[in-house]
Amino acid sequence: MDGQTLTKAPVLILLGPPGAGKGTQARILEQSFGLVQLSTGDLLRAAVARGTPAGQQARAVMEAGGLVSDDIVIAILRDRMTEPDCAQGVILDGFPRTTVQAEALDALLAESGQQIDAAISLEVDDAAMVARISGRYTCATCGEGWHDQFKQPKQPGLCDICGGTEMKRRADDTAETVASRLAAYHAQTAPLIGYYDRKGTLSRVDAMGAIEDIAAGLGAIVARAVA
Ligand SMILES: Nc1ncnc2c1ncn2[C@@H]1O[C@H](COP(=O)(O)OP(=O)(O)O)[C@@H](O)[C@H]1O
Repeated sequence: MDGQTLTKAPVLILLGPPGAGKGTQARILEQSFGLVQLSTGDLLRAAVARGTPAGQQARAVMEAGGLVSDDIVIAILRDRMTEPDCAQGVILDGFPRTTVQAEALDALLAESGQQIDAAISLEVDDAAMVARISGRYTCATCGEGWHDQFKQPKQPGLCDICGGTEMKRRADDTAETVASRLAAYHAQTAPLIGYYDRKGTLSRVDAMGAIEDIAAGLGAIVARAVA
């Protein structure tokens, strides 16, 4: 944590289509506010890699760019949220993605007298998302995100953050799969913007600019939400 003081453990949600920068921004908020980033995409990829029953069911759906069933994702999220580190506050990246998941999250938080502090919608143009996604990769060691065009390490193939030399690209970051993922977003996840707007917890951020500018906008919203 670098200087921000929290008065309570916040629960924040990042909404936005694939490629909007939810993971990048969640990692920045994690650092600045001492929050724990919970990415259901990362949790599912870990389940796939371990070959758990949930991972085996999720694998084909993820490769096709569809949404994994609510039951599986809610169970995975619930397990992760009960781990002790989450008591310091969480930033949800990629969850909820359906109204059923949003309602399950409300119920889960209500069990411990909590509620969502802010749902932040990263607003972007779909057309730009394909270019963003097809150029992105991460450091296999520390998970830092990089991009062929927008965010290159100082030396190609060498992570500035941890010195790692193995970079990886996601199996579902292909042009065909991105189209399915964007369609799933508009059909099933975009309605959540209205869901949180009606609850009075929604903020919108223009997420087409530079990573640092978007981070500054988000940081201001988070600081207000948790004050
Ligand atoms: N909350 C969720 N509900 C259903 N499926 C999910 C959820 N989170 C992640 N997934 C699955 O994992 C894939 C990757 O998700 P994620 O890492 O969040 O990437 P992106 O936001 O770029 O699509 C999704 O396309 C979907 O198949």
